[in-house]
Amino acid sequence: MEKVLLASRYKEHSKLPESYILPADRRPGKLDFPRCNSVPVIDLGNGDDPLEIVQRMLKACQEIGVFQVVNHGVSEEIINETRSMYKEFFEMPEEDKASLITEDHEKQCKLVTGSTRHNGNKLNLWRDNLKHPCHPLEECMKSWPEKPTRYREVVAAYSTEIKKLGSKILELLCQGLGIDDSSYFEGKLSEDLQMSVNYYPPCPDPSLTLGIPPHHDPTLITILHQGDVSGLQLLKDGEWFNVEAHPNAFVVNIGYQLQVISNNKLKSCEHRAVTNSIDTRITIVCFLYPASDSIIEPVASLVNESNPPLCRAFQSKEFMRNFYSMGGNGELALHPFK
Ligand SMILES: O=C(O)CCC(=O)C(=O)O
Ligand SMILES: [Fe+2]
Repeated sequence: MEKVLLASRYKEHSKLPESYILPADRRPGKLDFPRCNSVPVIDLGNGDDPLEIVQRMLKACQEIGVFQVVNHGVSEEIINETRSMYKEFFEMPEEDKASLITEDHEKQCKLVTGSTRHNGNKLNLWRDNLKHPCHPLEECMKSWPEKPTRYREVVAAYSTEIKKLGSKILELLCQGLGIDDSSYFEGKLSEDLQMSVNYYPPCPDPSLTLGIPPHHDPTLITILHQGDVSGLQLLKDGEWFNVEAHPNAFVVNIGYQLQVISNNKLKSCEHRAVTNSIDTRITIVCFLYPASDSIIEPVASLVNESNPPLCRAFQSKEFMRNFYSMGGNGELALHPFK
C-alpha cells in the first residue's frame, strides 16, 4: 500500500522522490509549452447552425483529434458535485481506500499507483488513479467505492449524463463522416463506459516526471473534464502543446478505434499529462468503448480507390489485447489486422 499511494503521500515533500524521476529522454523538461490554438471550443447549445458545428468538429478531428465542448447539456451542479466528491475521495485517510488497492485482475474497481508499464519500461508516474466500469450501471455500481457515502449516487448521475453527451457527439461525427445511418454508433458500438479519475498532487519538480506518458486512447471517444488546472498536452507536428483548461468545457479526444472506423479520416491524437508544483489537479476521464465483442472495421462508404481500407475487421477485444501488450501504441496494436 505504501507504494500505491506514494504520489499523494509525497505531496508535502520538497524533493521529488528518486523513484519518480524518469529517464532523461522521457522527461517533459521545459514546462512553458504554448497553448494549442487549433483546439476549438465548440458551443453545442447556443442555437449555432448544426451544420457549422459538425464542420468545426470534423476539421478539429481531421487536423488534431481533439476539441472542447461547452453548453454540452451536463449541468454545472452535477459536474461540481462530482469534482468535489472525487477530491474528498482522494483525500480520505489511506485506511478508507485500502480495500480498493489490489493486484487482483478480477476486481473491477481499482485504485492504482502511478506506476505503469509503457513500451516495456516500468515508470513511476506522479498520479493516483481510480478506475471502474459504468456499464451496465446497476450491476457495476455494486463494485464502486462505498465512501464517500454519496459516491454511487453522484457517479451514477454523472456517468449517465456523459453517456448522453457521448451519443450526441457521436451522432454529430456520424453526420460529419457522411454515414447514412445516423444510428451507426448507437448500441453495442458505443456501449461501454469506463470511469478513470486521476489525482495529480503538486509535484516538487514537474520537469523530471509525468502524470501520464505519451499515448493514444484506445477508445471510440474520451470525454475528459480537467477543471481549471491545465496539464493535458497534445503532440502536434512533433511539438507538445497545452490544451487550455476551461472549467465549463469537456475535452473530447478521438480514440484509436474511431480512427479505424473512420478509415483514418478522424485522427486520434497522441497526448500526455504533465504535473505542476502549485495546484492539485483532478481529471475525470470517461472512456467510451465498443462492447468487447463488437466488430470494428472501416465504414464501407469511407473506403474507395484513393482511401483503401486501413485494416480488416476485428473484434474490439482483440485490438484492446494488442494495445495493452504493445505498451499503449495504437499503430502497433493495429498491425496484426493490416
Ligand atoms: O489527466 C489528463 O489530463 C489526461 C488523462 C488521459 O489522457 C487518460 O486518462 O487517458
Ligand atoms: Fe488519454
